[in-house]
Amino acid sequence: MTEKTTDTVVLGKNQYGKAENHVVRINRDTDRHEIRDLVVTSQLRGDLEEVHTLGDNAHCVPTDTQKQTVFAFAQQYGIESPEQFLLELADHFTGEFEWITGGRWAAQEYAWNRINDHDHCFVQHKDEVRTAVVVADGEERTVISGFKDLTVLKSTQSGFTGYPKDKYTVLPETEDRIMSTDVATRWRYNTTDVDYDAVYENVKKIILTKFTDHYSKALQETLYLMGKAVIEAHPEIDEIKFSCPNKHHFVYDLGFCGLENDKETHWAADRPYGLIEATIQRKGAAENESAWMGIAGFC
Ligand SMILES: O=c1[nH]c(=O)c2[nH]c(=O)[nH]c2[nH]1
Repeated sequence: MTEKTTDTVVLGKNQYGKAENHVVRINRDTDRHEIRDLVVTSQLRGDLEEVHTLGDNAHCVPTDTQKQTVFAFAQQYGIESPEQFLLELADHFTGEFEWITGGRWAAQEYAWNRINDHDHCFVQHKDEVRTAVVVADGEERTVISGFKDLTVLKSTQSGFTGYPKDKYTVLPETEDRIMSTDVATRWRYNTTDVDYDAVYENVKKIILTKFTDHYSKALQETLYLMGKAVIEAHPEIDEIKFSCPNKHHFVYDLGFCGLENDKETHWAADRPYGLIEATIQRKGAAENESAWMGIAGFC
């Protein structure tokens, strides 16, 4: 039999659940169907000490039950938004099992567009993948929304100059280069009273518009301007993070065959790439580091 306490170890942080439940919910209330396509991960936290230290599963809500609940909730309540769906799961598990005091629910959403405005035929929208995380701790709920893989490029109005040079520096300064990145971003709300779909669309619009509206001195500056614009436009958002590759495009030297190349033909080098990460916060707003735990790839 497993010993509960030992002289050598204690059980630290833990959570558990079912990862990546892929649920596609069709709303068939009218002939014009609606589709929501989510990959949902559910993880529970709470008094799980004896599950680990004694092998006593009395508190171990099976991961299979968590999966079943995800599908049952999709059917019973529909999916209004990823965030709303995750909040419902958080309330359910913390309400149903008194020793479950919190948890983490995460989703990726794959969007579908109508084909020629068709009522029930769709084509997958590949622009970006939407993300959502709900962290529950007692009564507290923290919602972090975002997206990844939104690839953008500007073919001019970007440069990189004024950087320090040492004996290893070979990069030439430029005031006219391609700038391209795959935007990955996550933003933290300071409330759950949010129209998540509407804010999502607006944040994406602000980020895309900011990408276009200035001469960029570095990807760092552009990310900062994007984040600042989002925080200024959305009082319900306290913090936004970016993790963005600088997808280098090098003007290809075609001198070998006597061709001029005035920044027309580029080598899109896929690696290595610059990796630029930044957090932009509302001045004076409370931090919430624990809500970000488990969100990989952001600083
Ligand atoms: O926008 C940029 N930021 C950098 O930090 C950097 N470093 C580099 O080599 N090129 C660039 N471009």
